[in-house]
Amino acid sequence: MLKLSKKFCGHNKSLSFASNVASYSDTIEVHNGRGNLKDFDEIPGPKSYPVVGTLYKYMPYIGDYNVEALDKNAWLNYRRYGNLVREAPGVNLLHVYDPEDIETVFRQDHRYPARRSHVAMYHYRTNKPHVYNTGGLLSTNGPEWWRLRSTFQKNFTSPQSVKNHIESTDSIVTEFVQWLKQINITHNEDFLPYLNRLNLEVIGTVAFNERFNSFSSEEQDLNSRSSKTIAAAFGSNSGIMKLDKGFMWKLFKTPLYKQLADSQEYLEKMSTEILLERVHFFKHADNNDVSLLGSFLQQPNLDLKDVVGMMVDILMAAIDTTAYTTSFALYHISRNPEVQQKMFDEILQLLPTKDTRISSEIVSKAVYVRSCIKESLRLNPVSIGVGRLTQKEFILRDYLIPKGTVIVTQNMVSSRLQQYVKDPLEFKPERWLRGSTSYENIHPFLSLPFGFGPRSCIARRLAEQNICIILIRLIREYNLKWMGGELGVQTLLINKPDKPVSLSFTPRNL
Ligand code: HEM
Repeated sequence: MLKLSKKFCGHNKSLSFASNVASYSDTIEVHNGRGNLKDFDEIPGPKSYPVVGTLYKYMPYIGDYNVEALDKNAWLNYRRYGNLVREAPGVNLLHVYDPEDIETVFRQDHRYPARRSHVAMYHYRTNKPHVYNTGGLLSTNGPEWWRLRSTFQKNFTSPQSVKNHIESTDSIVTEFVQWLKQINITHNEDFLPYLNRLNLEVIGTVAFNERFNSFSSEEQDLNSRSSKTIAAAFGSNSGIMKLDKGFMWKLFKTPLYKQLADSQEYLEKMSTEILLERVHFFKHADNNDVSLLGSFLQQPNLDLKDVVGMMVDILMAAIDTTAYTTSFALYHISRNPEVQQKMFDEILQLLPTKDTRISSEIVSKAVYVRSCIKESLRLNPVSIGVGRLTQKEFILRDYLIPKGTVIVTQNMVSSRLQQYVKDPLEFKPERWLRGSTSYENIHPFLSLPFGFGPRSCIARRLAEQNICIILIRLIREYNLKWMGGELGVQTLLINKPDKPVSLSFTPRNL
């Protein structure tokens, strides 16, 4: 039996349960249909010790968890402890697996949904008030987050403004395919760095109206602007999670903190250069500039420090996510010849000749291509799940979850469980196609590759559109075959392919 705090006890006279969500109550002692309400510490999970909590599980030689294999830790946790798993690596952490429970978590979301992540980056930016106003959209919580989100989001999310980028994206992807033909790309090269360059080029144009020319031989050099930008985006992202778990960086500049700071510094310097040139240029008002930056700058009273923060966030959030997602999609498609053939059949109808331009109509008619992306994101989401920091206590199953708990919804593991999906490890895009005999009514909270609610990915439409265009162009040009080993993930905040992306490219004659 658990005594509820006054704050939890709300306005209703009785306690009622809708599925596993409790409503507020005046009652101090709470029961539910399955027995007494239990305390957070009673949730099953690895043993926690004073001071270190469960951090020892991640320590080399002592622990059996690996911070770069969070998917495997999550699977182990699920097998050992079940649907809800508690951890205490310095904070109260709860892993949630069942889609019904995941839905319950998101239904609690506050007006300003919060995440606990990018803690060291927040520290870095808020200690540089001459460059940044805030920690940026990725790391800021509360009303300040909403001020940024509401300022920037309309340019990202309105369907028309996203469609405005189809033409330029298609031109860049076409150029990319020509380049691949020219260099005669083979399976001996890891395709991921190529996809990084492509996505830098696409996001540079879409977001900043800036070409990096990253396919040129000069820009292949490690000291070029393209190479340094790609490295700095990765250098920022790859340390975030380890820094979130650690605390030594608060005492002195650890090598990982230095890597983060150097990477941020490069991205902010480069973004500031682009911005200053554009602000100057903007005096002559370029009405043809449909880039995100162009639309930001048309907003009255916009603070340039907010814009720099947003530009750095875009570079961090766009390049690796899109390149990794495309890599995994190509992995699945190239290992499933029947799927690839169906894709090609659809693409051939939409692009009868290789030089047909991709339009918004073609993107919307590419239904099978889009179901391949959805299916690939089910198996290989960029993030193992979605994080939330609870802002009030609430009831989940039999437990009272305190305010300030870090929740991680384990969508990647759950999306691979038999009880939620048929033949879960098979790549079957048809399961998403209404009207197909293989259509499955999958729980809407099982696969959430872009998160959920007002804090979900600000660029979802744009990212899906870009990947769709890339797949259409690649499959129109080449028959792809997977030449590498089984592809797993290295969990570095986002899930990176753990092996080279090795594809053979056979040109199509049609
Ligand atoms: C396949 C590509 C992508 C995937 C799978 C992806 C996924 C995600 C996820 C899971 C979140 C957290 C959502 C939540 O907490 O509910 C997120 C947030 C975010 N994403 Fe993406 N993303 C992708 C591409 C992009 C791109 C291209 C950009 C920028 C142009 C971007 C910018 C952001 C930003 C700024 C946030 C933070 C939003 C906020 O906190 O309000 N993402 N993304």
